[in-house]
Amino acid sequence: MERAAVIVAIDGPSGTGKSSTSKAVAAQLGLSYLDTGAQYRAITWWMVNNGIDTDDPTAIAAVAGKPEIVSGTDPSAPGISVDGTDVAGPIRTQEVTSKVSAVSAVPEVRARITELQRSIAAAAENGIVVEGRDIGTTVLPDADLKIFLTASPEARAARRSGELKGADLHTTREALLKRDAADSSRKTSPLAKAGDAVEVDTSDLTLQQVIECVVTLVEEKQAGK
Ligand SMILES: Nc1ncnc2c1ncn2[C@@H]1O[C@H](COP(=O)(O)OP(=O)(O)OP(=O)(O)O)[C@@H](O)[C@H]1O
Ligand SMILES: Nc1ccn([C@@H]2O[C@H](COP(=O)(O)O)[C@@H](O)[C@H]2O)c(=O)n1
Repeated sequence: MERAAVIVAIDGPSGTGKSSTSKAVAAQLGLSYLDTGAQYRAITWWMVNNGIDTDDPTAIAAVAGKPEIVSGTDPSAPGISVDGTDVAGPIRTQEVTSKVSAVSAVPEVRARITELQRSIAAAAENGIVVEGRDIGTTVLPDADLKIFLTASPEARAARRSGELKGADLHTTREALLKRDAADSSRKTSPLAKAGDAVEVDTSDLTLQQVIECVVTLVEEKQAGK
């Protein structure tokens, strides 16, 4: 039986497991996958690389339309490029991470990236899992299923410092909370749970348990329950 294309929005703060869960769910169900954080990181990388002051919203707004960002949607190898350069590695540096919230708060940047995200979702014939901060509230308010992942700051910091090969837990926790605060308090399209999103607290769940939970929610939606 052919399944209807399903649009799944997965939002939540940093380190709650959005990317790991979204990629695995998309791969398991044969859906496309879009990492919207990577797009904001890519435009931030371009600003830094082109000498734009990332503390100057007017300067950022003036050039927000310039970089050409291309996002891959294969969950096993998503990939991202800016003006033809593969930036999958460079967008994960500490410098980009520390500047991305300021760049992504600029309305002209959000308008540009939101339009790109909607066109990618509309082109996904078999359906798509889109992860970010404002997917359920702003980018795809008519998504078939909205999930909001949460986890305690302690769990998130432990996960991130594991990734960063034993980085100091306290410093990692403070950096996560600072980025969440900036993302939640910006005027345009802040990080927020949509009213009709299902909240999943992942603090005490393994990644596999979270994936199974989300796969079940998607399958129920596809079955029309
Ligand atoms: N339930 C879980 N239990 C343990 N570790 C997890 C769990 N979910 C994710 N992780 C690990 O936590 C780290 C962060 O996960 P991930 O990158 O998926 O989060 P994220 O919400 O996408 O973060 P960000 O928004 O900062 O990109 C990864 O190393 C991942 O393997
Ligand atoms: N829908 C989104 C997604 C991300 N952002 C901004 O990008 C930053 C990086 O996101 P990661 O998921 O790669 O950590 C994030 O801190 C936000 O500033 C966004 O604004 N909207």
